[in-house]
Amino acid sequence: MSSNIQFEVTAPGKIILFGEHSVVYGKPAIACAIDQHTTLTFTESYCNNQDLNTIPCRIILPLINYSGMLTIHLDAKPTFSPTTYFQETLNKLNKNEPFLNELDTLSGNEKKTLTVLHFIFGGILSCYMKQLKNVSFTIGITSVLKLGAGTGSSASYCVSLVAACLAYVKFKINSNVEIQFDPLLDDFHSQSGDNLLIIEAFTDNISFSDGEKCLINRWALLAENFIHTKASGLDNTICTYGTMVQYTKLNSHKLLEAPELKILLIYSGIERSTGNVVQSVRTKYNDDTYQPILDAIFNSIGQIVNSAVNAIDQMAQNPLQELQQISVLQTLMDMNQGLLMSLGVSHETLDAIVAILKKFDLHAKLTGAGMGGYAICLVPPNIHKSKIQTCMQELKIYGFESNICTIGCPGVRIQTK
Ligand SMILES: Nc1ncnc2c1ncn2[C@@H]1O[C@H](COP(=O)(O)OP(=O)(O)O)[C@@H](O)[C@H]1O
Ligand SMILES: C[C@@](O)(CCOP(=O)(O)O)CC(=O)O
Repeated sequence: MSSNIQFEVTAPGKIILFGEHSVVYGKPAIACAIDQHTTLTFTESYCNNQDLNTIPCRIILPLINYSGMLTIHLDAKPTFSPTTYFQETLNKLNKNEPFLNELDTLSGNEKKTLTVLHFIFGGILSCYMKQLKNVSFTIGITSVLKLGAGTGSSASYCVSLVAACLAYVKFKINSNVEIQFDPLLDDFHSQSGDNLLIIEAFTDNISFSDGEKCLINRWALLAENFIHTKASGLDNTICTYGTMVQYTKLNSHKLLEAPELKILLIYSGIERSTGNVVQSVRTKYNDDTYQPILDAIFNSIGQIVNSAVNAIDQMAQNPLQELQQISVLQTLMDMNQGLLMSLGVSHETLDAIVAILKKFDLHAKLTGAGMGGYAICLVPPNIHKSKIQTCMQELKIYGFESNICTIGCPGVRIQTK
């Protein structure tokens, strides 16, 4: 067995600076990529599999204690549609119908996580390669991101898988051949551009074009919908594009020109499921008694996001105003946390973290779905090192781990070994 294509993909995690939950209801949010990543290692091997429609894969996912074989099944229908494929896979998963031998024997989270992987590799390869003979893959995925804590581990996982699969296609196709597909055949692709999207072979420049990033983002959103009941698309967008993004559901995204900022990430120690928290807000929203109140809260959070975008723009245009604008962002953080508390998505430990930071004149809020997970705190550039260290020690005394990260980092990237 000789090894052939081999590469590594990294996708950042993210924090939501402002606007979680209200983004699900159509309001804007601001998210930033952080310097903590998911790393996927892809290795192609030749094997004796003559079947054009299946690819044996070794999958290693240490974070969920999974290591095993998974056969990727290609679906070479000429009119293959990702949205139909998604719906069919979702129905089988939800109804617990027999699906694939290796997946059927798995339970709960493992099954979902591996179904996502199969969905992405099966779907993308069915679209762009159709058939593959005598190859097998080894896919290993590790991450420094904690799972289920609000730093976008699932989006980072989905984006790295889609990017790896697309990268494989780009390595595999002959250098002078461009693969074109007809959007008229496929509602999914017709959304990704008004014309044909061309996937070009990798040559010297091992990176993704804007059209390919758009494609990565769309596939990752479909995949995210297996993990979260109804993802807004914010997480996969920031993990794909990186930097700082102002995002509105169904209304694309705008990259913000952000100064380099540091935040303190504080882990509450409480695990939660994004899907469940989003559902708890939805249940309240569906109750006529609360709906107008929730609408007002979402509108206010939308205003907070607009003011924050303004402060960030001012900072980018006039660095001398940085401290003044950071102070505005800190006030907006307090306001956003108050509104998230009133939605019922904070947690007593998150409230305790916010109170500890307040003793050091620092301002914090939960990030992501809430009810546990992480809190974030802006670290002003002029803060004395010893003050932030004392604050981190105090958090530790109360049992909260914290670390400083840089926000506004690049999005998904690929590296050859
Ligand atoms: N490195 C990884 N290895 C395996 N599964 C992962 C990995 N990262 C994320 N996942 C998947 O994403 C799920 C976590 O998603 P979620 O609860 O939404 O957390 P987050 O808020 O970090 O996105 C995990 O249960 C698993 O299914
Ligand atoms: C609550 C929400 O706004 C953010 C969830 O973020 P996370 O999955 O906790 O990282 C949901 C969403 O945007 O899909």
